[in-house]
Parts: sequence; structure tokens; C-alpha cells
Amino acid sequence: IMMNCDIKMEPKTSSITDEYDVDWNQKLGTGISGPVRVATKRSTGEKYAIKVVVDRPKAQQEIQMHWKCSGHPHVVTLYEVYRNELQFPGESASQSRLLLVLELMDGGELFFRISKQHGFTERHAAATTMQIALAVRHLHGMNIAHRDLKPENLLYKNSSEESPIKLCDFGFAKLDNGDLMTPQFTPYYVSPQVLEAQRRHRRERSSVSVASPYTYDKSCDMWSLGVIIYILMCGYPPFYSEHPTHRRAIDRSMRRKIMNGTYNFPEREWERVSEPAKDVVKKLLCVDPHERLNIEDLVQHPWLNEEVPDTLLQSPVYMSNKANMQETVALHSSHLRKMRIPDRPSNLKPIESAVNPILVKRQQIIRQEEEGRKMHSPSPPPIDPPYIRALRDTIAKCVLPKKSLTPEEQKMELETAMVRALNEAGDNEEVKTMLRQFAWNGTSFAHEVDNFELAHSLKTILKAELKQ
Ligand SMILES: Nc1ncnc2c1ncn2[C@@H]1O[C@H](COP(=O)(O)OP(=O)(O)OP(=O)(O)O)[C@@H](O)[C@H]1O
Repeated sequence: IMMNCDIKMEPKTSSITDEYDVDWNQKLGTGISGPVRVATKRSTGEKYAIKVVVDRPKAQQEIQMHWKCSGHPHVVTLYEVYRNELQFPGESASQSRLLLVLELMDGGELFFRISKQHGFTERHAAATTMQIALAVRHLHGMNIAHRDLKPENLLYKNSSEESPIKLCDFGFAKLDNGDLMTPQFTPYYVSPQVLEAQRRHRRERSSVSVASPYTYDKSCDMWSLGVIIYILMCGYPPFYSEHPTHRRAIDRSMRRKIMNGTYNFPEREWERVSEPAKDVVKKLLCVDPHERLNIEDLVQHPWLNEEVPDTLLQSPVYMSNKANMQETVALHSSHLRKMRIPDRPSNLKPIESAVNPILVKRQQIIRQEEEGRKMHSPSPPPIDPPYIRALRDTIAKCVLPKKSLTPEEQKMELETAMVRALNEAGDNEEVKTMLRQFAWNGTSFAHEVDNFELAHSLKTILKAELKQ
């Protein structure tokens, strides 16, 4: 495997037409950034795909991410990039554009190809999954999350039966060094303690990083894989809306299903599917990202390593219904968009300033109460009781320990926060029972604790407290 890891891609500034003959009329496919075209290299006669994007920081980021990942047998190769001033028909002026010279993938998108395949079996599905998983392992191993893993971004090299499948479109790929943004800590808002810990973490983050399986963005890729495998096996998605009128958007009922992990394996298509296949799906569609398989677990899973039955699958039948398929794919995209939301800092507001309608309502109520109270007393209402604050603080210490401290000092900080939370809780039995599992002796942990597990248990208690 060729690695571009540490080399920055520098776009060429000469005209692409010096070396390539670009066919501006033939379109290979169209994404949000415009059509992807075919070009022929003059010196060799070889064909390439050219993706043209406006020269903006986001596109530059896409190129650097793609460049880093390029060279793997299951990642579409990025050969070179041009920076050219181009004016397309209908435009009043030329614009600086980046032209990505990509390996030409002539075999079509994943589901389209499968819809045409007679005799698609579970064994084929496992072999396909393995290829996709290897691409994802390549990315995650470099701490890069793709964040847009969907069937349109999985392309076949050619139409032969042995054609490899490869991952493309690094438009949302992101370096994922293990930020705290695991969904269990960011359901609708982030507590101020967590925000503060995050800011500190960002400041402290060193350039050296270790691959960590639990980060939010990577876990989203794993969830996407779960959805893709599910669809490969049966042809329809695991989560769908009850209200067909606005099927393209993720409505509340669907969101609830996703959040609760409510899906099933309908008999008709799943009856003959092997247990290991169902096991993979279950473990990838696990709601709690902490329990979800990571990429290493997936690559090692029996389904991808042991003999898989040659059972004929129903998926091509459903996939050949174009309207259905478009809807399935659109829904998946829509969910990916939602999952990327924690990205935008504006969505990471502490509860006091969040814009979520429920929270806005809550703020209104608080304000009304406040107004009422102001008439009687000048003191501001407390936002969170000290116990809740102490619990949140302990969670923040678990998931984002100060990097400037030694592991020993980090453990002490966590223990101090734990003691404070216990004092504030007035010896809460539930907390004590939970702590016994972590060998808590009253003031410290007797042996090493898994911080994420502890954070998870604390969060369960916190949630229960907030409900009361
Ligand atoms: N190397 C390639 N060879 C052949 N077709 C390609 C290639 N790259 C992309 N395509 C086609 O063009 C489509 C859009 O490409 P890509 O996903 O890179 O663009 P995008 O504008 O970032 O799209 P998206 O809307 O998915 O973010 C793909 O779904 C695929 O059908």
C-alpha cells in the first residue's frame, strides 16, 4: 500500500488541458459539487474521472483528506489535482477551481450494480462488506472518519465479476482524534462542563495521536456500515418512516426508532439469512456507540472470516425498484447529515442558550418563573443543582482528562470529582452500588477503571436524576 500520509498535495497550476482531454459533456455522476466527468490522458490514452470543485477551504480539506487515504486497494485513487481558472456556460466570470484527477470507476454505484445481479448471495454480500470494511479500516487507522459512507460513494472499478469496490468522496472526511463528541454525551445539548473540557482538550491536543475506536465520528461510520449491510441483505432499510408523505426527511417517528434502535428482521427476507450476518448488523446498529463494533471488531468478525452460506438474497428484487431505492438512499443521506450536526459549534450550545424548541420552551418557563420570583426575591434561580453539576463534572473528567497531567494525576482529579459528587449526592445508594463495580473504596478506585464505562454508568444515573 502506497501511503501519502504526511505529504501535502500541491495542486498543479498549469492548465489541465495541457495533459488531459476533458469531455465536458459526458457526466459520470452528479453530486452536490457538480458533475464528475471523463478525461483522457494525452500521453497514455488512459481514462480518468475528473471532479471539479470550487476552490474553497472545504474543497482543499477534501483533497488533503483524500490524498492521505489514496493508495489503498479499496479507496478510489486520487492521482493529481489542478488549480485552474474556469468559466462554465451561464457564468458571468471565471472562478478558481480545483480539478481532481481520479481513478475512473466504470462499474457503477453499489446498489445499482447489485440490482442488476441475478444470483446475489449472502457470500457475495460478505465479500463486498469485507472490501468496504478494509477501506474504512485504512481510514480509521489514520484517525480519519469518512462521515459520508453511503451507497453512492461506493463504486465498482469495472463491470467484471471480480471488480473491486472502492470508497470515494472525501467531502466530509475529518481528522478524528478522539474528541468527546460521543452521542451519549451530546443528546440535545452539551453541559457547560463538557464544553469547557472540550475547549481545554482542543488546546492541549498534541499532534501525536493514537487511533482510538470510541470517537463519535468513527462510530457514525460504523453505524452507516450497519445500515449498508442491512440493505445489502434484504433490499430495504432498517429504519423507515410511518408517514409516507414526507419520507425523504427523517421525521420524529423515525428519529425515535433510530434512537431506540427499533428495527427488526422481517421473516420473509431474513429467515434464511445466517446468524453471524444478523449478529454483525445488530452489533453495528447498536444505539450506544460505546457498545457498537469498531472497525477492527468488524474485520475480525466470523461473518467476514468463516465460510458464509451461498443463500440467495432477495435484495436485487427490491433494489431494481428505482423509486424505492432512491428513497432508501435519500433517507440514509439525510440521517448522515443529522449525525454530522455536532460538528457545527453553534449546535453545541450549553442548555442555557440552546435553540432546540423543547429547550426554548423550557427557557420560557424558567424565565416566567424567574420573573415571578423576581417580584419576591432578587436572587437568580439555580440552573442545575450542585449534585447534577458534580456528576457532569465527573463525566467530563472521565472522557476528557487533562492531557497536561500524568495518568496518575488524571486519576486523582477524577477521584476528587467523584468524592465531590458523592458528597453532593448525600451518599446516594444508586451511585454507591454503581461505584462498587469499579472497585471504589470510598476515596479512590482500587484498580484501573475504564473511563468510558464509568462515564457511561454516570450518565445513566444523571439521566435518571434529570427525569425526576
Ligand atoms: N472516480 C469516479 N469514477 C466514476 N464515477 C465517479 C467517480 N467519482 C464520482 N463518481 C460519480 O459521481 C458521483 C458524485 O461524486 P462525488 O460523490 O465525489 O461528488 P460530491 O459532489 O461530493 O457528491 P455528494 O453529493 O455525494 O457529496 C458519485 O456518486 C459517482 O456516481
